[in-house]
Amino acid sequence: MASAPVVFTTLSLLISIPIIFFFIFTRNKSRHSKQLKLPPGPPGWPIIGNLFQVALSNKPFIHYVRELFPIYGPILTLRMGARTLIIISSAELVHEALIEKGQLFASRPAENPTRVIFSCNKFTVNSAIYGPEWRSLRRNMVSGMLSTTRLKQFYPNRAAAMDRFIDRIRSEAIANDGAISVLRNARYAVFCILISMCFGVELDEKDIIRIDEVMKRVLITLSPRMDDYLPLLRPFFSKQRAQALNVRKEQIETIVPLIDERRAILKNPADHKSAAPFSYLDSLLDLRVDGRNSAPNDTELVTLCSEFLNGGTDTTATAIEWGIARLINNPSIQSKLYDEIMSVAGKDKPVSENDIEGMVYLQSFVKELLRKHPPTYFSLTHAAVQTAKLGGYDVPANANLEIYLPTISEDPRLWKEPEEFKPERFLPGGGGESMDITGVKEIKMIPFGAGRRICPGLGMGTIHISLMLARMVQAFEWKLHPDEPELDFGSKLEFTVVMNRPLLAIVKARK
Ligand code: HEM
Repeated sequence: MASAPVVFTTLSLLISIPIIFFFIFTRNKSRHSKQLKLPPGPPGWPIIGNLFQVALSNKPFIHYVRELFPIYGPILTLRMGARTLIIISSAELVHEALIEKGQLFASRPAENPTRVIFSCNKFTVNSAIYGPEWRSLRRNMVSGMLSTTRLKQFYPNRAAAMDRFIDRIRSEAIANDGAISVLRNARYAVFCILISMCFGVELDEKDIIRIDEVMKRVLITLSPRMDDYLPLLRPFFSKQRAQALNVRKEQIETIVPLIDERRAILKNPADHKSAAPFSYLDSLLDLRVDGRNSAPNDTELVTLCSEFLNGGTDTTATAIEWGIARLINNPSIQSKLYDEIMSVAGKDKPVSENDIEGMVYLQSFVKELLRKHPPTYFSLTHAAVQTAKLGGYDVPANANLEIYLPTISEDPRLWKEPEEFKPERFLPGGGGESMDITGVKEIKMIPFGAGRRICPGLGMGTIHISLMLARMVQAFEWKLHPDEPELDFGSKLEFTVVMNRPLLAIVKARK
């Protein structure tokens, strides 16, 4: 049993902490609100802000937020404990933030302690604050692996990975009366390609699945927790912190052997004829980052390689799942795509990346896919480099600027019949043919973000989606599995925006 002094101390702490925080909060609030004009938003409580409203609404965060736009307009504030979220949802505001005032809003906010561990204190392209370190890392990622030249050089490996992907679907279909889990297969195929691009080695299935499982555990560990919003609660989350450290250890122990293997290959390339001639990791080994004296150490390499693997896996695989669902739902679109494949590549030669460049219907289909089903609801969180004006309101430097993507690509002011899935809108004469997916000319849909922090994997992601879909349709006819109820185009968040019900398809090999 606890002694009286302990009970007394605990009681007085319980009573005094909220009082102290109430005074700090009201002092801070009055000081800040005198100076800053924040966007409107639902009234919150002292200290916790809107945190409990969101939690008690029993709705996914995204649904809660969506219902606020009609009430507060396209720019609003939510206070989640210690964090202030400013959420924007219109093309005009995104253009102002990411293009007109691109430099001002190009940074990233402070991270919670778990993220700091996994990002090696913001030493990644996606988390680095806007400045020389970010510029060096990003420039290297693009020139090291994502530039058009580099992508072309890696084509033979990608084509071989596509052959394995199609073979895998074929054998799974034979073993299961034609049934195929689309997301699982697409995810595995993309992950294999990214592993070989990242480390320049081909691994067997067992190792790939092991690495993938560790990566998934990392993503789960990075999901937000209550103490990220209320640091006051950190002492109650020591078990989760210990678990996070264990996952980090596991991640390091899994990736460092791959880094060592690559080092050995580079020392004696003649002994490793099957290894790729270059990899993303090669570009990192001796990287000189502005403002640092030494090349990245092993734990930093683990972080940078993991970013490469994570950035392109779920985003691309999700798009494939939605794409196949749309083809199943609309057999005439599937036929048009198949006809184009036949006329450009034919039946016997696998569709190549060169073929894709001439396939206008496929390109229109992929654009419509990314318009209707952007793989993420929100862009990565932005932050202002200093307190800045947006839409006539103030955005404090320490606030999270969240950019909600679907309302832009569903905006009836920008799109005719936005709710319809119509690849034709991107064909010549369809009205959307001049759409600029980078958002520089105008913001109409930005599945890859826009401005300085736009996704550097835009080119590679688009190639992977196009090539995989083309190869899948060239080899098989896709239908919904007869045991499945009707297709449900509802979505939910699982790292990316996936289908409410994982797509189970049935394939028939084309003759
Ligand atoms: C369909 C595929 C993909 C989609 C839809 C997608 C989407 C996005 C989005 C919305 C952002 C945030 C942009 C912003 O902050 O404004 C982003 C950033 C990023 N993406 Fe992608 N992405 C895809 C594929 C990839 C691939 C293949 C890679 C690399 C292997 C990659 C690496 C990154 C990185 C490093 C960033 C951070 C950029 C920065 O902060 O400067 N992504 N992506």
